[in-house]
Amino acid sequence: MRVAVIGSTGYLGEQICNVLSYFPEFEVKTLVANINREKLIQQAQAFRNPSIYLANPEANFRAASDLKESGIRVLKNRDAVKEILLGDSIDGIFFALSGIDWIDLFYDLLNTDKIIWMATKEIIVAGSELWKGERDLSQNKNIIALDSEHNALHQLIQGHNQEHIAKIYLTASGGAFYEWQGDLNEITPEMALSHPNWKMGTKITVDSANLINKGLEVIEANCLFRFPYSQIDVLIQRESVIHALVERKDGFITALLSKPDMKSVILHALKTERTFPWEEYKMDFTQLHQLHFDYPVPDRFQGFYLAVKVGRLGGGYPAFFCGADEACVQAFLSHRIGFNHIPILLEKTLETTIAKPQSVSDVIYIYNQGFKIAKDLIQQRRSLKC
Ligand SMILES: NC(=O)C1=CN([C@@H]2O[C@H](COP(=O)(O)OP(=O)(O)OC[C@H]3O[C@@H](n4cnc5c(N)ncnc54)[C@H](OP(=O)(O)O)[C@@H]3O)[C@@H](O)[C@H]2O)C=CC1
Ligand SMILES: CC(=O)[C@@H](O)[C@H](O)COP(=O)(O)O
Ligand SMILES: [Mn+2]
Repeated sequence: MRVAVIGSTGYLGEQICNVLSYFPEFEVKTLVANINREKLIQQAQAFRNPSIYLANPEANFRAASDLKESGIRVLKNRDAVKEILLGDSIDGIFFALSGIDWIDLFYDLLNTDKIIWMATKEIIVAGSELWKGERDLSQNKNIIALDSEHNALHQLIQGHNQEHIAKIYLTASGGAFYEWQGDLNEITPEMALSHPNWKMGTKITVDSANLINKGLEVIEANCLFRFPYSQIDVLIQRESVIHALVERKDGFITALLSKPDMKSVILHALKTERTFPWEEYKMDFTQLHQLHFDYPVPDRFQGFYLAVKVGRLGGGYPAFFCGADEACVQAFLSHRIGFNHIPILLEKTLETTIAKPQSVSDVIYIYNQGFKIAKDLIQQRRSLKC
């Protein structure tokens, strides 16, 4: 199978490349990143010279001059990337970038029978109104969820009659501050970036720390599977050993357990016939003395409830929220706002009236609108010194 990886240089993208490197039946033909030219070139050299592209124009230009006569083709622009990824030489695409860039490609791919390995929840969430309106993603057999909880849910739901399911549960680690007793205002980016169980990029790690990641995942579950919000619940599972649970109407509950490591999720998602004896993924039950559960606590995690509210509102709200959240996380990471300001600012941005998107370009417009309104509010806060 000939594949492309978008976001190959990120935490998840690197793990995807690592797993793929063990399976010669997967031929990596194209790698796409944003700005990390050196890592992308290294990856291309390790994979027998796939074509590459960097979304940052200067980085792409420099890669092209670095790689003259190297055998590695640097694609000139987005159209060239789209032409290759939508054309006959690629059978499957991994979406492992952060943000909603390439949402147009995702939309076009839904009309093909290529496999879409989907980790980029921002794309699913921001465009949820379009996907829900025009097609049922759960019926779209070519999407394989890479988000760990959704991949687990997919495994648990298979073979079940949906009529017999009472509830599905996504689990949440609770993030870095579940037991934090101090003032949320004291939380620094460095503290927020230390996730208890998973190694991930900065945006998703901050979203995990305030549970906004889980709110986005509720919207993602509503979009990927045919469950209404009333049937989707969230449980804190501190160890991230249980990834999802399915509760049947007869009271039985099935759960999916594995060590918190995305490589096993990626391996499963490849659906290859070959097994791989990776001893490191074996669960050692003697080390697993206790599993801790809880429900998200409203006053600590307003961001989570705000995200779920946005999902229920639908229309342009999820796209707007994703854009506003991106701006808030950027501002927090660059010490311009406190950790506790993120949900407060997000709530304020949602006072805006937001149109319902009719197309992918509407979704991008609304996402940018959310980003800008949040950015302006952050700026106003600074000039008012409050
Ligand atoms: N990490 C994980 O375990 C999990 C991640 N996810 C989701 O997967 C996505 C990636 O997460 P993660 O790997 O942690 O994030 P990282 O920040 O580590 O990586 C982001 C990747 O996206 C690339 N990128 C950014 N903008 C663009 C663009 N415009 N075009 C192409 N590539 C771009 C970056 O390139 P560059 O390096 O050049 O900047 C980098 O390769 C997110 O949506 C996240 O929510 C979901 C479940 C688990
Ligand atoms: C690995 C993965 O799927 C992440 O989305 C993870 O869920 C983040 O951890 P939290 O449970 O803390 O949000
Ligand atoms: Mn997840």
